[in-house]
Amino acid sequence: MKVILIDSGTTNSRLRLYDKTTSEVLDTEKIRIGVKDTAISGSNNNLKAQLKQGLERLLAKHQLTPSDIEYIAASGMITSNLGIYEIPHIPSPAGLEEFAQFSKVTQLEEFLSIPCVFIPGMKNTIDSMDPRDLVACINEFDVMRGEEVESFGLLKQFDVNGKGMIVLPGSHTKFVAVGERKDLLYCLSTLGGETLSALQKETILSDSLGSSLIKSIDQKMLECGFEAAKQYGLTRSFYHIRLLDLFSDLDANQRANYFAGSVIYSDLQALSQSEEGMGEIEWMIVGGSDPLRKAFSHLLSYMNKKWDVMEATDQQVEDSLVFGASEILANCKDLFLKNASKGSVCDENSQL
Ligand SMILES: Nc1ncnc2c1ncn2[C@@H]1O[C@H](COP(=O)(O)OP(=O)(O)OP(=O)(O)O)[C@@H](O)[C@H]1O
Ligand SMILES: O=C(O)C(=O)C[C@@H](O)[C@H](O)CO
Repeated sequence: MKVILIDSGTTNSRLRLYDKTTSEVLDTEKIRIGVKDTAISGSNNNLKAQLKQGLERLLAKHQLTPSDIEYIAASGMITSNLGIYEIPHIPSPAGLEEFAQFSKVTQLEEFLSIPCVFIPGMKNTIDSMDPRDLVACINEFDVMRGEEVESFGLLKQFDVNGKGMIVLPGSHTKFVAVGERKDLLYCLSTLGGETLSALQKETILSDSLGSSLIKSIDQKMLECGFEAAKQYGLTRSFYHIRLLDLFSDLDANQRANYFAGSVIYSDLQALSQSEEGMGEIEWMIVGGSDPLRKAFSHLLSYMNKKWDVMEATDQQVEDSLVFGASEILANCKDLFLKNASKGSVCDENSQL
């Protein structure tokens, strides 16, 4: 039997056709659409239409009909107010059981009426706050949708013990704190990826940065950008990129590395403020998309030589979505039983 996994983020969506019998991803459809489109246009119509078309393409390519798909499992920003089916975040700390317990099953026309399990995101639980002055404690708040699946999928592939941190660069950089029992303690997000992309597209830096930003990692330039942001501040370090274009013989790739280094400095500064609350970090796993994955891995080690930084491979990142969804769905038995009237979604012992 086949299932489809949908991971729909801020900028991109990925639809994976998965064969439960062979535990194989048969095909992946990447669509350049995410909830950023809803945020900018004010409507989710385009997101709905493109996901539906992607689903139809995937089925047609493999000569399948909707009835050949046992169910869809969807995670990410698709469950947000900007997505397709909103479900509330669950509060931290949360483990596999909590994510499973609050997953929702429904059938939507845009998903060809295939039963769909929507996996919730997580929000930080705030220990103490003054409701009259939320601004003063806003830094304690945070949310994620999608990265919980990736985190559980990475945890399945790395043999780690004790408390640690999962670092997931993407449109938003996400730091996910993990407890000794492998539950997710809290998260911390920045607008890192979207900052790189918006400045490259919408400012004078377009002239000094290639449209594809980093083509290959230049560790020295990452470190220079990192140090520049630390010493002169983020916006001045951004202006350096124009100055480097005008006055140095660095190429566009070197300037792009400098640029990413300065944004990553700012992300890691946010992390170092939060890290105190978590006590000793015993390990770090860096996932997310490349080349930011490599850039973060390098700068995390550069910033603190004591950190045990493990960089996931492309395959581990790819597998993390399947493993993560599988781990959560394996805990979803009650949910499936409750929805049995809508058709069996999952048999008793199956993974995914
Ligand atoms: N070659 C590159 N050099 C530097 N930064 C890059 C490069 N490619 C992508 N990025 C940055 O990484 C971020 C995430 O990239 P990508 O397009 O892979 O998103 P994603 O992880 O699929 O996003 P999401 O899941 O949040 O929708 C982008 O916001 C972009 O700014
Ligand atoms: O949960 C939300 O509403 C978010 O905005 C979280 C967002 O940062 C995603 O985690 C990005 O993948």
